[in-house]
Amino acid sequence: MHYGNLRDPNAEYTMRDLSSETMGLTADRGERRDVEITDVQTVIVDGNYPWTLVRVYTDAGPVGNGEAYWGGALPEIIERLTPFVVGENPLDIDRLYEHMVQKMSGEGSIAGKDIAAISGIELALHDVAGKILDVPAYQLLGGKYRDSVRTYCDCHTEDEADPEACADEAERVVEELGYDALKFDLDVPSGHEKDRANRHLRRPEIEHKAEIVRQVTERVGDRADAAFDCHWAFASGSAKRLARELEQYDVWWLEDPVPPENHDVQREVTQSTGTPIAAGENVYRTHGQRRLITEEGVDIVAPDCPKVGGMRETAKIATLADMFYLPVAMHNVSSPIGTMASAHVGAAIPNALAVEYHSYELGWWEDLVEEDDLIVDGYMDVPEEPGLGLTLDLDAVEAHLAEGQELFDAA
Ligand SMILES: O=C(O)[C@@H](O)[C@H](O)[C@H](O)CO
Ligand SMILES: [Mg+2]
Repeated sequence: MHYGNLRDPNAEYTMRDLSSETMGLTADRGERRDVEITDVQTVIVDGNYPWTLVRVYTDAGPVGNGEAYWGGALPEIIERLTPFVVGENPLDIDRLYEHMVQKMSGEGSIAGKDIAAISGIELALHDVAGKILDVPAYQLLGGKYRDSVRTYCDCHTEDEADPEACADEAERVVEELGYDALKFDLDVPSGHEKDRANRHLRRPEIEHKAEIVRQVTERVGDRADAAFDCHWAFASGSAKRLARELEQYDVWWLEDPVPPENHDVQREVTQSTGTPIAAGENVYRTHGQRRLITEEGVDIVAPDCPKVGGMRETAKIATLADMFYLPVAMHNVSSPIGTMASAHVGAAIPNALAVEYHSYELGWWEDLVEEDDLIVDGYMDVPEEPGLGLTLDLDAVEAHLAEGQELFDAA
């Protein structure tokens, strides 16, 4: 295929010529474009979730590390995806993403787990492309809005239904661990068993949940923002009553009071209250998030980067959200790999509110990579090293492999 040269319409150049020395780009760029993916491998690490680490190998040397949300069927799905990317150029991230989606659709299966598996490869492509081009991953997303991304700490207590225990833990996380943002579960036992799907809440149950919110928000005061997660538990009427009851407190957001799949109900709940409503961790791709955003079904958009489509897809969701003046708080339960991928996205989008951190009780989250101090006083500095800027500690990965898992091949 030939393209005209804008400066000299009579000259003709091949596409290779346009992207190499003739355009004044780096001299070896032509060579870089010849990289091929040689293999994709997966291991599950037994973290506080079954973290699914994905490696993309290339014939150029660099290996890309990614992560998919999580466990179970994913290694098998990633094995099915592997032939679709082997032999392809890892720099063509968007095209390979669409290619994988198309191929899986063609096979009649493009369910959530498939998108999560594709996300794992997509993250690894960002890492390896950054390493090949010698730029940090955020640069591939358009560059930085910020150097440091705020995280929020997902908190737990022995007795999750005890308001005072929650307030004590909130204070500890703020004072001792340095976070200025946190989240507690609100689908806790409030008179009956733990709340579950479509539950109607009686008045005392609503009051009990409001008491957890009151004690946590009052205890941390203006030292921290506090969000509360309902895990899709409540009937819409009860969700509205609860959200209205919480308007008197400074709630950062109320998460998933109802399942977001029915956009009309989701929107109605959100529009019925001044308490900010967040959703999105189970909503796949920009296509899935579209109506939530464009019909203002949420106040805060909460995609999970290693789950709903990867880094570019999360950035696209953020762009759509930005058109409706909505912030993005990224859901995250990942190892340092998936969490850092979210941080790169957070650095590169205008409307990043925070990234979740879900492993504060684990004790060895950070051991999985050679780098230290990934989260300091609740903030993640985004590395200037190529790709995601993290090096997997393969000994640590091996030490924490889930049952039946084998370590990746050496690079
Ligand atoms: O927002 C959250 O962190 C939660 O919804 C977790 O993703 C859920 O408990 C996973 O099992
Ligand atoms: Mg949640």
